[in-house]
Amino acid sequence: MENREIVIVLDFGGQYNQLITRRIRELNVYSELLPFSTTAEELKKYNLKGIVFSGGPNSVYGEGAPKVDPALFELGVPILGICYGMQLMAHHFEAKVERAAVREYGKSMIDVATDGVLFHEQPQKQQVWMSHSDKVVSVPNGFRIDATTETCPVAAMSDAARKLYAVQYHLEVNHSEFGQDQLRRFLYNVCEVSGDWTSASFVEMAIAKIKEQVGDKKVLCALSGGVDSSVAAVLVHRAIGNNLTCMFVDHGLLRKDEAEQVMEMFAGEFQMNVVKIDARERFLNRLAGVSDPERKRKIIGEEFIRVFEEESKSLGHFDFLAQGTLYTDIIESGTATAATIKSHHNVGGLPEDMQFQLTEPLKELFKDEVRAAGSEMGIKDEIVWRQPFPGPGLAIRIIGDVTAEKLEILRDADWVVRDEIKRSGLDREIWQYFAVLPDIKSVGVMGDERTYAYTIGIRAVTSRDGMTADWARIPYDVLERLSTRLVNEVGDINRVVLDITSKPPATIEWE
Ligand SMILES: Nc1ncnc2c1ncn2[C@@H]1O[C@H](COP(=O)(O)OP(=O)(O)OP(=O)(O)O)[C@@H](O)[C@H]1O
Ligand SMILES: O=c1[nH]c(=O)c2[nH+]cn([C@@H]3O[C@H](COP(=O)(O)O)[C@@H](O)[C@H]3O)c2[nH]1
Ligand SMILES: NC(=O)CC[C@H](N)C(=O)O
Ligand SMILES: [Mg+2]
Repeated sequence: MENREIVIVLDFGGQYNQLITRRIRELNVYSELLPFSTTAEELKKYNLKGIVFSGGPNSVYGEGAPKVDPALFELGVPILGICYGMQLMAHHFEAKVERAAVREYGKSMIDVATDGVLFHEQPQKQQVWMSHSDKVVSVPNGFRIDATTETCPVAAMSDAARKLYAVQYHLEVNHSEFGQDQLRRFLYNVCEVSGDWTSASFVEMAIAKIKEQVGDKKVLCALSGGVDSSVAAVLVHRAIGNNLTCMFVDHGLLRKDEAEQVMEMFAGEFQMNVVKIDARERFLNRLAGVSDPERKRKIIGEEFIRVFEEESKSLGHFDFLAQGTLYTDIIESGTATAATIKSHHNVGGLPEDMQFQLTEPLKELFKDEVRAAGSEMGIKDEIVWRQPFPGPGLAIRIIGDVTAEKLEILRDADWVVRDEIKRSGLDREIWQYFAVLPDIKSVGVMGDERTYAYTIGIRAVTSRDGMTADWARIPYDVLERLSTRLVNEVGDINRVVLDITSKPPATIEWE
């Protein structure tokens, strides 16, 4: 599969860059994001079918504005410039780019030349999503104008002979009505891809890669019973069979009955080699008195690895640790260009002196792509469509320090939220739904007595991949039942609140 077709997206720091790669993959072409400084030489190892220049916050005429290796234009590979990418292309070929008198943010209407390669059979007037304050004033030699807006003389341009295409707007976002069709035309009509990227080819490629990486060595898989590690475990199992041992850690931060259910499913039903480790005491001891979210995450990340190291000794020698790490976990933990939002326990939380080498077959994927791969391998819906549950578990849903008492309250509350959402038939519609225990006590009155008890927050979001999310519009009658049940069925609760923030600005988890 090393011959797999690829379209590289070069990263100029725009907000939608990962979205471009996944839109390309949705069109059955493999795509990865690389730094803008990647050279033509470095791209030679790929079966490169096309390059996309992403958007970005800089102005091409500004000092220190990011530029590409000029040799990229000599590769003869089609290039698509988006926003900053278009301005960069224009600037490279010595056309004028300047600050626009009228900026365009949000919805805009373009007028397209329908004989343009990207615009065939589309309406002449289309809605697109703009986000720019610079504009290309005139096109470089050899280019033609493919679209304009009232204030933007060049909203799209191309040089078909050199296979260079560019759009000022963001064709990757849903608000650009025909954006996906334009991308499809770029891939299939200009780059002439065959479309060899499917869930089936991913599975095949991932298995081949694991075989190549680990050979006949033994792999320990960190299995949580969640979507990602289940899919990862099945992939590794297909690659190396009995050289795989799965380890499930009960760190005391799990949901009600979770440990029993996971063991029943994987050891019982799937007949996989799974060991359960009871590490409740050691995690709780290490978390005692810790209230800073990043500290909690780092402690948990480290403790997971220590448990794997110590507990695997009696099972043989393991060179590799398999984890269900996703692209989202990596980007949020921070990279050279992206800020650290939170250290996911399995990425930013790993100790530096870890003994294992990692094998992470899903690390370039988003959640919905992992689900598709899982279904492709015949993993049942019950697992593939489970709601995500973070590795640090209930610890990052308790604001402030974690105690056995708070864990018990939150575990009961979480169970009520899950049960009620399921009974209401909303469990597939809502991406993630859970209870949070903020460090707040307030006054109430119950049975004519004054109470001073905890507040429970309900967090429920819709999302496709966890990168962005909206708060779920749970019907009032369901909320009413939730509120009543939480107060009646969970001890030490006298108040229930609903979190109505999207991501961004909030994140899904509270810590
Ligand atoms: N209790 C656990 N025991 C062993 N490994 C775990 C545990 N919790 C998390 N991990 C490891 O950390 C990785 C990241 O956790 P994460 O919650 O993102 O994924 P997941 O649990 O597999 O899937 P989901 O996102 O659906 O919950 C997992 O894929 C798994 O490898
Ligand atoms: O395995 C994990 N380890 C972590 O440290 C972690 N932090 C957040 N999450 C999950 O990631 C998704 C995005 O969450 P946030 O919006 O809170 O960053 C949501 O689905 C979260 O539940 C984690 N998963
Ligand atoms: N979104 C972008 O790529 C913006 C490009 C450039 N900074 C502009 O304002 O026009
Ligand atoms: Mg999980």
